[in-house]
Amino acid sequence: MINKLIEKIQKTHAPIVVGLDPMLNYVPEHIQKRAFAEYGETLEGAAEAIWQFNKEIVDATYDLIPAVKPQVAMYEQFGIEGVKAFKKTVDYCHEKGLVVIGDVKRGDIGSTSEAYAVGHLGKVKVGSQQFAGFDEDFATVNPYLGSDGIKPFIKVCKEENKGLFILVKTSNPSSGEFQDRLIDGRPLYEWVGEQVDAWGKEHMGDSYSYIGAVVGATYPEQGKVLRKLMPKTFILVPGYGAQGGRGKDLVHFFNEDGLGAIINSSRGIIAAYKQEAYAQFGSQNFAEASRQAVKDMIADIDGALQAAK
Ligand SMILES: O=c1ccn([C@@H]2O[C@H](COP(=O)(O)O)[C@@H](O)[C@H]2O)c(=O)[nH]1
Repeated sequence: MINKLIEKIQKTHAPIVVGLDPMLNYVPEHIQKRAFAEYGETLEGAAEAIWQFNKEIVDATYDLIPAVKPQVAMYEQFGIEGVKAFKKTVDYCHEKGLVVIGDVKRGDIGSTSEAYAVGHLGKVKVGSQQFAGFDEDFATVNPYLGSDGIKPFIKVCKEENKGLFILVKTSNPSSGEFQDRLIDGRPLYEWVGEQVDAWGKEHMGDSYSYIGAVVGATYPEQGKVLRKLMPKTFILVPGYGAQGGRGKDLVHFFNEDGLGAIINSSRGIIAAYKQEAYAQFGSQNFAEASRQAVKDMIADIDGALQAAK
């Protein structure tokens, strides 16, 4: 799957991921009204609204991008109906040829991680049958429980040609509280990065490993260090746009081959029509605003990479 992701990045010239994080207040009123008319102001109505919202955004952007990253929390808040909308979104993105990164941030004791891995990336056995549950291509994983929590995911990735992005240095303001703590003189995120690199070397695609890392765009200096520490690791970089990251912050997340990083923006793309810069589109044309925001993000990152050459 890492090979497919790289091929798609090269084909689209867009090292970006659209984050499908649909809060109900991002969904334009006309879509909410239609869904509520059919299902009432219910969890089912909300789930229908976010699904219709996602579908229009995917239809308007899929030809420009290699991948999407649905954030499962945004769906789980609507209970079972929301989870069904998550699955519908994953399947629809696959129909459109997109690589799907499930931002699920799982990780537990070994036996529980195994079930998470099977549910999100693998196939579950039911009698003589086998079924893929959510069937994302990549999942994000929390390494805090150590290798017991990660190895079951790696096993399923190997069997199913899937991939992981393991949290190394997250984009949020308080990420340093634990991740920057020094152990034998080096920050914890470096120890985690080194381990991700070691797992990765044993699980290579053609040029990069299918065991990737998450490093926030909001920490460019740390990104530079981690890039060197994990040369064959693909880095998923959240924090662009709404969290303040810009193209100029991202240059050192890439390798000299122009690859090695994929940048996520969620609110900056899906709720673009609410921003002053895209106000001319209006809420009826929200998906067109998202398309323009994708083009602008690609140009910003490309401009920064060209300027750094
Ligand atoms: O370090 C991390 C890890 C994951 N995320 C997730 O990425 C998106 C960011 O959304 P924006 O609207 O572009 O800020 C969201 O799903 C987070 O859960 C992250 O931000 N930082």
